[in-house]
Amino acid sequence: MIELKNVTKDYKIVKKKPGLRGAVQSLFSHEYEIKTAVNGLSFSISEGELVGFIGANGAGKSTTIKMLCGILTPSSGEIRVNELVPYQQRQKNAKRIGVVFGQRSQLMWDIAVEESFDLLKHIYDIPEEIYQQNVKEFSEILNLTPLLRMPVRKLSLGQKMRCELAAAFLHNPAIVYLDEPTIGLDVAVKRRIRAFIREMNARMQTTVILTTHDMQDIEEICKRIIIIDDGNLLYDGPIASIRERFGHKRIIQFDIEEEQAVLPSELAPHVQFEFDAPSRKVSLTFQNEDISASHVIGLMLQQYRVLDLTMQDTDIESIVRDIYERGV
Ligand SMILES: Nc1ncnc2c1ncn2[C@@H]1O[C@H](COP(=O)(O)OP(=O)(O)OP(=O)(O)O)[C@@H](O)[C@H]1O
Repeated sequence: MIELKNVTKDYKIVKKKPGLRGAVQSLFSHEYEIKTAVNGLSFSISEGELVGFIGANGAGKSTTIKMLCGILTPSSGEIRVNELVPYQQRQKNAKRIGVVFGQRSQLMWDIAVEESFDLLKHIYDIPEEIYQQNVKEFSEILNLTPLLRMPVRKLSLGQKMRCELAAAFLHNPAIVYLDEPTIGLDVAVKRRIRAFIREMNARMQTTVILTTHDMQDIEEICKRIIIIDDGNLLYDGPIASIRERFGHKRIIQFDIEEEQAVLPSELAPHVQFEFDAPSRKVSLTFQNEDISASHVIGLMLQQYRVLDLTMQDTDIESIVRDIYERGV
């Protein structure tokens, strides 16, 4: 359904010289530098997959999505989406996809939401029956009924995003690209949006590519994640495996009776130590492969009167942060 083979995208940027004079010179300069935003990226996505497409700021996510939508042409490599080459068959491709891009809106600012929906019905040639059914069902799931008559400019961020999502799915697209669909929203709205995306996927087999910095979105919606860094593929696989492969960090917290605490010397090379005197909590952080949890606990029990202990595995968010910072 989506196939990228060795795709690279270079941006040609006018070389900037420092200072005001430099800025003016740059206006007439023909010196360029090349920024490789996507660097030999390959992956394929099948119908009905829910894929989290993530990476640090500037990793190349938007550039990749824009190439998949046909807005940008790759510098090299091959892209196929629904058997089409998106940048060559841009309009045909656009009819089969839905998009929610953070800053861009499909809805007209000054007219009522339902009028924008009606406009989309004509743009996408949505048969009346399907249109009516979708508006009704989406309104129920996303609680849109009170909003349909309101102009978009009067909607709150969460209300607007719910309408944007409905607009993106209105023509039953085969693929939907979502860029940060829950950013800045409260927990209840986030939950509703995530439920809607899952529901659409289950009902229509819609393929969803989700770009987000919110790991909760990823955990609740996606089964697979693709992580890119500096235009390169870092990880592509099931979300469940990322913890097995990279989640080696452990944190054990001990409640102790003593008012003072130091790290047992035997643990020093491998373990990061923190002590919060007022609560008498010792927190030890280490990598599984360096030392075993039972060894750490045994040594602490020898040295301190331990009242309680809790052990945490690292959450996906910390694992991903580590991957962004250190690579795989
Ligand atoms: N039109 C452009 N001209 C020149 N460089 C660009 C252009 N668009 C993006 N870039 C550069 O390409 C790289 C990738 O940018 P891109 O917007 O694809 O990243 P991103 O992963 O979507 O980041 P973010 O999470 O911040 O949205 C960045 O270094 C960015 O500065």
